[in-house]
Amino acid sequence: MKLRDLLSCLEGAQVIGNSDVEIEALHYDSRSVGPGGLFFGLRGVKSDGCQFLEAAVHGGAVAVVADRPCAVAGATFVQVPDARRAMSLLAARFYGEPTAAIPTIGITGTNGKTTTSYLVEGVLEKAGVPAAVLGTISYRFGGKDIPAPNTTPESVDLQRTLRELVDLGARGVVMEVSSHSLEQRRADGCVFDVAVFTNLTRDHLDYHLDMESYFASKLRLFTDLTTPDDRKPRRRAVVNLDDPYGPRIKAAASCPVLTYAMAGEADVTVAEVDFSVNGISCRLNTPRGELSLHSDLLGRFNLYNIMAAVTAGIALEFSDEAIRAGIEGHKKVPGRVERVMNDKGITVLVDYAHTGDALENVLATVSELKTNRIITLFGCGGDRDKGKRPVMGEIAARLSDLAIITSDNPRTEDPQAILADVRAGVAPLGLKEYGADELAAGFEQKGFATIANRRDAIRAALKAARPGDIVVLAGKGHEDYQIIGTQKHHFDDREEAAEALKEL
Ligand SMILES: CC(=O)N[C@H]1[C@@H](OP(=O)(O)OP(=O)(O)OC[C@H]2O[C@@H](n3ccc(=O)[nH]c3=O)[C@H](O)[C@@H]2O)O[C@H](CO)[C@@H](O)[C@@H]1O[C@H](C)C(=O)N[C@@H](C)C(=O)N[C@H](CCC(=O)O)C(=O)O
Ligand SMILES: Nc1ncnc2c1ncn2[C@@H]1O[C@H](COP(=O)(O)OP(=O)(O)OP(=O)(O)O)[C@@H](O)[C@H]1O
Ligand SMILES: N[C@H](CCC[C@H](N)C(=O)O)C(=O)O
Ligand SMILES: [Mg+2]
Repeated sequence: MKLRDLLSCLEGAQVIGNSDVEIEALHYDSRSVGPGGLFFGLRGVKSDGCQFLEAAVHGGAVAVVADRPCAVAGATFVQVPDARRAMSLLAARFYGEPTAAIPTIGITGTNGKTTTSYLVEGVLEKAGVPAAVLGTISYRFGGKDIPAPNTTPESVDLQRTLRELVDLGARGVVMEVSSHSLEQRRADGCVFDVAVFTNLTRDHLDYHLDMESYFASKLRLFTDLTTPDDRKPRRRAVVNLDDPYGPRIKAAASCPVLTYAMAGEADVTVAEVDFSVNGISCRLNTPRGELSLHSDLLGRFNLYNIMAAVTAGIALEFSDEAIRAGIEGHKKVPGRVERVMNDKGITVLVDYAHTGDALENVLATVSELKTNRIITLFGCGGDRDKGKRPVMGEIAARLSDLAIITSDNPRTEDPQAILADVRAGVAPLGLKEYGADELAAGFEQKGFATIANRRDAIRAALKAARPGDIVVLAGKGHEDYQIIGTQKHHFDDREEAAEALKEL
């Protein structure tokens, strides 16, 4: 495609040089540029992409884009108001606007995005709309399952992947839209039909710095990305009004809003609900009347995810039957309250709770189901929000009979320093501290232990368990790796637990 044609979808672009050059591919990393490349110089956290314009031209770039004047020889220079947003819009155009003509649902919020995306996928499928799903677990459609380095990929990768999945037959898109991606305009080229808000609680403050900025990033999905658009005339936002930030999103949204709530007034509310070990049975009030359904998902927080998916289904004007069947028959979400089967009488659950709110929710749910004691193993990721560490420590210790503090993905931080941050939240509870060896003989009194090596910690947790106990392995869920330093090693809580159970 010629640069001139590509740029016609952008406002405010100033071109210095030849705009008839043929663009073969879009790039945001100079190290991967090839002949015919269009390179975007992006300001990053670690470096400034504009430093690499020359390197990009050397690699074959015929044009470069930046949001400030830059000197560059040997290529056309395009100055735009916002390089990241320009990249998103141009990527969408380059790949033929994959989301413009098919139902596209974006889901944001601190917790519940992945789970809700699987539920919405189920609803779309039963409504006759086979959908691609992009998020934390993978980017997938039909038999194609592409590993996901990020929950929401960079715009060029996002639009290329969407094109590939639509070409494979996807007729709808369900995607998680992370706060990082909203801040970095990765999804600005997507044309959403429905934007869903699950909730907002503390996470990622290493990046967003405070809750207001974190909220402002999330809000973009309901303002900048859902302004009136002829291609999506029935555009809707779906908002959880029980969350303190829900009313603010409703007030600011650029499109009509459908709401859901368990506690207060909303378009979708709960008439009756039963939570049990077998899941959730509920009767919901909707603008179209009552809707009854059963789900094998556990816990109150999952009723929120179900309500989000039901409300999205209503926003898309799908039938009650499609909504019910889609939610009842959704694909299993890997690593979300996933059971590790065994013959020892111990309920072993692997879960992705890696925020205070998620951990509190999952442990509250488990407490309602428990027949005996709760053992919780968890850690906190390195190079991520440090403030959540003591909070998670306090929650795990308070809501468990035994909390085992261990490593998550330490990344480039000292694992011992992360453990110390977590312990700072546990110390004020004045609980008994167990050594690893001591635990092998079991434990009687409520307490905690610190075992840095996650494999050893999982073994200690299972050794300490008695029949009837519930062991929650939190934080890594579906992850099949552990990142220590800059190395990614194979590590899967589900496999580790299965091995450890065999050794008992
Ligand atoms: C903090 C963050 O979001 N970082 C993202 C950001 O990287 P960065 O700002 O550090 O980039 P940088 O290294 O400073 O470089 C700036 C620019 O120069 C370019 N460059 C750099 C070096 C060079 O030689 N040549 C060159 O062209 C880089 O490609 C980049 O375009 O831009 C990169 C390119 O888009 C992303 O891959 C990277 O995501 C990293 C891998 C990451 O870990 N992100 C996480 C925190 C993230 O995005 N998480 C969210 C939320 C997860 C959740 O659901 O909770 C997600 O969506 O996954
Ligand atoms: N609606 C919810 N409210 C609070 N906690 C939830 C909710 N849904 C799920 N959780 C908890 O949060 C964990 C992560 O859930 P899920 O993967 O669906 O969220 P996510 O928003 O996609 O997370 P991430 O941002 O890490 O991708 C679950 O394992 C569970 O413990
Ligand atoms: N997408 C989230 C996942 C965190 C998962 C947890 N295992 C960790 O590594 O902190 C993040 O990048 O913050
Ligand atoms: Mg997710």
